[in-house]
Amino acid sequence: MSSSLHFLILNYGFSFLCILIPSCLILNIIYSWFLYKNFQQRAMTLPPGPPNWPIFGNLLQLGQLPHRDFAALCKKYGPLVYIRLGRVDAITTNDPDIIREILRQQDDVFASRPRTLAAKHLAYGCGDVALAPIGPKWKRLRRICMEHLLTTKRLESFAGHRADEAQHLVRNVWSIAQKGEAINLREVLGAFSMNNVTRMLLGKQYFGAESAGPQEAMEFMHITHELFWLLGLIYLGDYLPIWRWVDPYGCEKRMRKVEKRVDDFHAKIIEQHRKRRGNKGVVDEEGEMDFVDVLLSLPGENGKEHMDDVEIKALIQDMIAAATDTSAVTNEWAMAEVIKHPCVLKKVQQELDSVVGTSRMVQESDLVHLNYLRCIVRETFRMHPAGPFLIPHESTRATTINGYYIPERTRVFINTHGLGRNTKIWDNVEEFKPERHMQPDGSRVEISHGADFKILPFSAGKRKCPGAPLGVTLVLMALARLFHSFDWGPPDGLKPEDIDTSEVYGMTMPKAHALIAIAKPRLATHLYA
Ligand code: HEM
Repeated sequence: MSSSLHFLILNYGFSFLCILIPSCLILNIIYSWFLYKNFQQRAMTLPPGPPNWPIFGNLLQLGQLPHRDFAALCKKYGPLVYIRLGRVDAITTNDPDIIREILRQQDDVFASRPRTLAAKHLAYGCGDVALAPIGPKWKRLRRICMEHLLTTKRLESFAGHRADEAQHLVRNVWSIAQKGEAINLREVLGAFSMNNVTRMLLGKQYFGAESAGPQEAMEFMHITHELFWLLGLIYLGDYLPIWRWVDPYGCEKRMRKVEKRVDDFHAKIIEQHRKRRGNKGVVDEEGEMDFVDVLLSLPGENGKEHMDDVEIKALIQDMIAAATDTSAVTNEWAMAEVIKHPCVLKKVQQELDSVVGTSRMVQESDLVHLNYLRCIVRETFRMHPAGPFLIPHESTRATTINGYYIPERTRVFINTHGLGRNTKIWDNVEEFKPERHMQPDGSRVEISHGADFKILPFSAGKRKCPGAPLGVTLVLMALARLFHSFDWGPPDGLKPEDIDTSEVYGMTMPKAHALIAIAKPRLATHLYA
């Protein structure tokens, strides 16, 4: 071997060692860091919680009313509880300080959503706003909601429709009462919410004189009910992958079936709107534009002329699901509690008679002055929040709360039902007492927010409900009209205290049984017609 070759080998060998040794050192440091981190994480304790079984975790400990089971766990283990649902880490809380930590201080960590099977099948592959994980797509669609659909100006443009629907609700109840029949409040309040939403969204009324046609209305009702039911389900396949192979109740099959029907329905709506725009040319911005018209007029992503149909369908779906059931369920609960407490009914009627009088119907502009009614709604949200777990959130990375380790992708069940019945923050939790919300200085009672996090009907932080002002108006308006226009009592043979207030679990938490009541008109006849 020549000396120059020898030199070359030595030289390369030396360079090789120069690279190898620092690389090994760096790898060693990284490896040690990972080991240390891992050790540190494992050494950090998870929040306290019940012992769990292999494979199932705590799933077998949950009954028909998981919000009550979770509240019982908080009572036993403290304000922040860790549970394992199959293979999924989860936490639950009913404590205002922990909730503030999750939704305000650590909003960035906890603002995502789990990709459940229902969200994949029924929300266009999580391509909507409400069920989408946090990311640029969610941000874009949420901005569209805030800047184009739910603006004050847009909502004001539907005030006339809302007034029509309020009158339609009163007339509907009045005509049933005239026949001497009891009122099924679930039906009439459901129709009120649905009509308000579909007129704003699709430009159609589904129930009543101007109804879009009984067959279409029935189809629409059927699909939305099925959709709500499936979205509210705690589906075991999300927690135990093996369950999906068996799917003994055929839930996933049902999801796929509903997915297809809903998609066909939305496609038809978009088609009808395109045709209408085609006939008239572009819909006049100043004229009547429903939400579908607005969405069809917006540009798409990456310089595309229009939004994708899938995005439009996902948004239509969100608005229907988020707006109808929430307000209808809240109204039915409020009616049930007030009929159960005749002194509350009397007091709210006195307020209505003094603010509105008895010679005209309530208008939207009256609602800010009806403080006792606002207390009734706030008390209803305390006892019967429309979203008992909000819509479950998910953490995007590992973090700590109160020194406890919370792993990445932990599912978060904020128990608003438990929060409203937490004896550490409320007295006489089972008593319906609107007066507790009255401000000492008589100032306006706020419904949609509270800095103390003791009531959270519309949530807080990045995921808070963008439809809260509309939701509050729909609830206050229906209740104001019904209390002002009628005296209410339970059906014959029942006493007010017999009114049942048990609930069933769902994405929104309805009364277990539809509320049936007797209405007696209390205003002059010409006001109803
Ligand atoms: C009484 C009526 C209503 C109640 C009680 C209510 C309540 C809620 C709650 C609890 C959430 C979940 C927040 C979270 O997960 O942190 C939510 C989300 C949402 N709500 Fe409402 N809501 C109502 C009406 C409406 C209306 C009228 C609309 C629209 C027309 C609407 C649109 C939405 C949307 C799009 C979301 C998803 C937000 C997101 O994930 O970024 N809601 N609502």
